[in-house]
Amino acid sequence: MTNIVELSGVEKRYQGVHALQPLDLVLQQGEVLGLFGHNGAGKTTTIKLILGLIKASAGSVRVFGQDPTLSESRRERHQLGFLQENVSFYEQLTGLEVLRYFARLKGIQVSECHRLLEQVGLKVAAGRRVKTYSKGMRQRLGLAQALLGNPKLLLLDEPTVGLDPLATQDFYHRIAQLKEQGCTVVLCSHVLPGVEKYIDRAMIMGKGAVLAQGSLNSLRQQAELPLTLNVKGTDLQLPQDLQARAITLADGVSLKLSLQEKMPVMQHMLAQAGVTDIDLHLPSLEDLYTHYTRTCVGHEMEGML
Ligand SMILES: Nc1ncnc2c1ncn2[C@@H]1O[C@H](COP(=O)(O)OP(=O)(O)OP(=O)(O)O)[C@@H](O)[C@H]1O
Repeated sequence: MTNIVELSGVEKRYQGVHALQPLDLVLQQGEVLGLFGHNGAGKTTTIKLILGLIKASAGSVRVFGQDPTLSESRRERHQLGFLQENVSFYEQLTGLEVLRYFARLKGIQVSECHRLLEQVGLKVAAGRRVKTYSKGMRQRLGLAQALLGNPKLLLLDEPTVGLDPLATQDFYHRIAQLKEQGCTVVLCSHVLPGVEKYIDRAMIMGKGAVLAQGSLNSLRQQAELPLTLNVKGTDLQLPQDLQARAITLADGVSLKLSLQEKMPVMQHMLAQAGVTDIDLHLPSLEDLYTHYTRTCVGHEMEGML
C-alpha cells in the first residue's frame, strides 16, 4: 500500500533559521497524527511541506506517492483538505458564497455546500455575510471548507481555536468518522486536553526537531512517568516502602507509582476491608508534552502551550 505521506530526511532552512532538522514521518491511510510543539517548533513548516507550499532544503517529501510541489500533482492536491491557523475569508460574502467559491476552485459540486454548512452548525447563518460571524463561526466555516470534496488527507492547524466545548466535541467526533472512512488526518494543536483519545500517534516537536513520536502508550513507556493511584477509605495500610511517598488526602491517599509497582500495590490495597474506592490515572498527553519539551535544552518558551 502506498503511504499517504512520506517525509524522509526532510530539512527546511530559511536565511539563518534552521526551521526543520532532518525529519522522518510516514502516515498511512486512516491514521490520525497529533502534531504538538511550542511556538516556532516547526509544525506549520511541516504542514506547508506536505501541502507543497514550500520546498524542502534537503530530503524527500511524497504525498500520495508524488512530490507535492510539482504542477503534475494537481490531481493529488484535490484530495487534500487544509485548515490554516487564523483563517480569514472575504468578509462581504455570505458563508454559503464563500463555501461555493472554494467548491468551484476545487472542482466540487456546489450542492455539497449546504450539507457541510449543516454539519458544522452553520445552516441558519449560511445566508449571512461573514463579517457578521463570530470567531467560532468563522472557524466552523473554515472546517467546512477543509472538508469539501471528502479529502483523503486532512491537515488542520489549530482547528479548535475559537470553538466552544460542544463544537469542539462535535469536531473530534467528525474526525473519528473521517478516520473510519479512511481519511488520514494531521492535527496540529496547542490545545491538548480532549485530543488524546482521537489520535493514533503523537509527534512532539521542539526547536525544529522531533523530540518524541509514537502512540501515547509507547510514549508513556519511553518517558517512564509515574502513574497516580488514588485510594479512598479508612484505616489504609500502605506498603512500607511507599509510606514516605504517599500524599494524604481528606478521604484517602494519593500514590505515585512506577509501572512495575502498579499491580502489587493495587492488589495490596484492594485486599483491605477499609478501601471504598480506587482510581488510577495514566500520564496524560499534557504530562508527556511537558516531559519531552522540558528536555528540549535551551527552550526559551518552556511552559507556553
Ligand atoms: N518564511 C520564513 N522565513 C524565515 N523564518 C521562518 C519562515 N517561516 C517560518 N520561519 C521560522 O521557522 C521556525 C518554525 O516556524 P513554524 O511556523 O513552523 O512554527 P510552529 O511550530 O508552527 O509555531 P506556532 O505554534 O507559533 O505556529 C520559526 O523559528 C520561524 O520563525
